[in-house]
Amino acid sequence: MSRYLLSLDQGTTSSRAIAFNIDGSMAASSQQEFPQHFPKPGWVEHHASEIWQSTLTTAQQVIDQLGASADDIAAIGITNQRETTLIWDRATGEPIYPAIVWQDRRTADMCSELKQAGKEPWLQQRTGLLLDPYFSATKVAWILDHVEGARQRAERGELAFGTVDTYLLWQLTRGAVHATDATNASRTLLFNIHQQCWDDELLALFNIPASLLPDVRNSSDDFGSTHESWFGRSIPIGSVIGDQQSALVGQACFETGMAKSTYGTGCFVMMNSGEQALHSEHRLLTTVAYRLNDRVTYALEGSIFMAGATIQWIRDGLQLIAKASDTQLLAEQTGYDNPVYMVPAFAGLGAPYWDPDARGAILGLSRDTGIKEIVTAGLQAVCYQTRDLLEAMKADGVHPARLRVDGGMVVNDWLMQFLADVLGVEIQRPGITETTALGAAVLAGMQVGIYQGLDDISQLWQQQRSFPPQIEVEQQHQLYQGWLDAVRRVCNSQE
Ligand SMILES: Nc1ncnc2c1ncn2[C@@H]1O[C@H](COP(=O)(O)OP(=O)(O)O)[C@@H](O)[C@H]1O
Ligand SMILES: O=P(O)(O)OC[C@H](O)CO
Repeated sequence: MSRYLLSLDQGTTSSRAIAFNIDGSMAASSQQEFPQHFPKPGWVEHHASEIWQSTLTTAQQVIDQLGASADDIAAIGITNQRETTLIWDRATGEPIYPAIVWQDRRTADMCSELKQAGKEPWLQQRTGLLLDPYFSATKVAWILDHVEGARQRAERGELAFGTVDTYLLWQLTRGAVHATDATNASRTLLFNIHQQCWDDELLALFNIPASLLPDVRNSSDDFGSTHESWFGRSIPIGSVIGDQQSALVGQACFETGMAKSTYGTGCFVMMNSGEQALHSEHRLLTTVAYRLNDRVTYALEGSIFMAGATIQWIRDGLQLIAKASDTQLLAEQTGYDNPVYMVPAFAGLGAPYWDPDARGAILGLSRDTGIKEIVTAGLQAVCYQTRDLLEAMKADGVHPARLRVDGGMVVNDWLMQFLADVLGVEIQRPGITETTALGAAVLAGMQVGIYQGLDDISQLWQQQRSFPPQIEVEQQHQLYQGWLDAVRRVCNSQE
């Protein structure tokens, strides 16, 4: 009998494969970083072969570590960095251009022109997204316009488009399956989230031929099987889901109002809004949380570009600390009354400001300022930005009562307590913080009948520690006002 579920978690900087036992505990894992390519300022590319090879290698290593064979894997789930765009030749599987990564800003002018033409409200209404280079549509258009002959080949039906999940499915099945799920489709700017289909008028706006597009399935569905050449035997692929949505599932946020926040390189807050696609008036994104048995659950999402990346910059750029975990002791020594504020707008500010031209700043420096105040300000900035997102949610009429957290930063207890205090909501840290990988694994398990439904998955979630808010509202207000003042000074176009 098959004992494991294998999750392939293809992220922005590394590929991870994690095998889970049926009770949701981790059985084995393997991770491999791969190169980032920056051919021009503001451009970020990945090589498809490096995405694929790191995924395949880590999957094979996990199966080896378990001393298992393909027969022991009940199903595979795929979860992935979203929006990153690939186009390949259907006959050979060869990409016609490197993957354009979600962080890539090369299509900023195209987005500004469409914005000036007044297209954003219309696009937001259909897709839940905003006009930003972050999403796939303008990246697809760019490839078709810049790779010689690409548009003609696309029109002849010779090319296929996919986000990373779709490309991995194509590779794993050796071209037998060209599909994605509704969560990944909902990040392209081409998918109507209300009607759950590719939208002809959006395709026309971006001048993208429909022949490029993958079939859109449920997040837990039949995605074919791996070709037997990869793991010795074929293994069913039972789920595909974008990584932030997968973390929402891994955190068992299945009820309306439940929310998770992932603190890795960036930070992504996502709140389940049930069957209602909430329209945000405050520049949050409306997105598909998951689609099961053709029933859609929606979410509201806000993203912060620099979370752990700020700590990396403090460590590698400023060289103020030797390792990320040093931040905790320094913050304990500084305490909450830190006059220094850091606004880590290195690449502009994300939600709810969406100011691509804002640049970073450290404010409130005096002769007394030392390393510990600057480091603490870096940690605090992550929490203040989370508060910005929760404020935007509140202004949209919803507010989570508590937040489930995951990602590499959440091991920092000081950070978690400060987060609870600045937000005024309880922070819940689960036993398994690899919730992104877990989400895809359990959805694959549902597809092959290991779990009967979401209730079974909820049972797997366990709290490791809770951080209730402990400071007075007045102090909370004071701290946050200092942040808002700092942001005002770096923003060019605040609402
Ligand atoms: N103890 C810590 N305190 C603060 N930040 C930390 C700590 N440990 C790791 N980090 C940060 O967490 C990030 C790694 O988280 P991870 O979830 O692995 O990121 P990703 O999946 O985006 O690569 C790094 O940016 C690192 O700076
Ligand atoms: O790969 P991550 O974890 O940085 O996540 C990337 C997001 O999916 C981008 O939207």
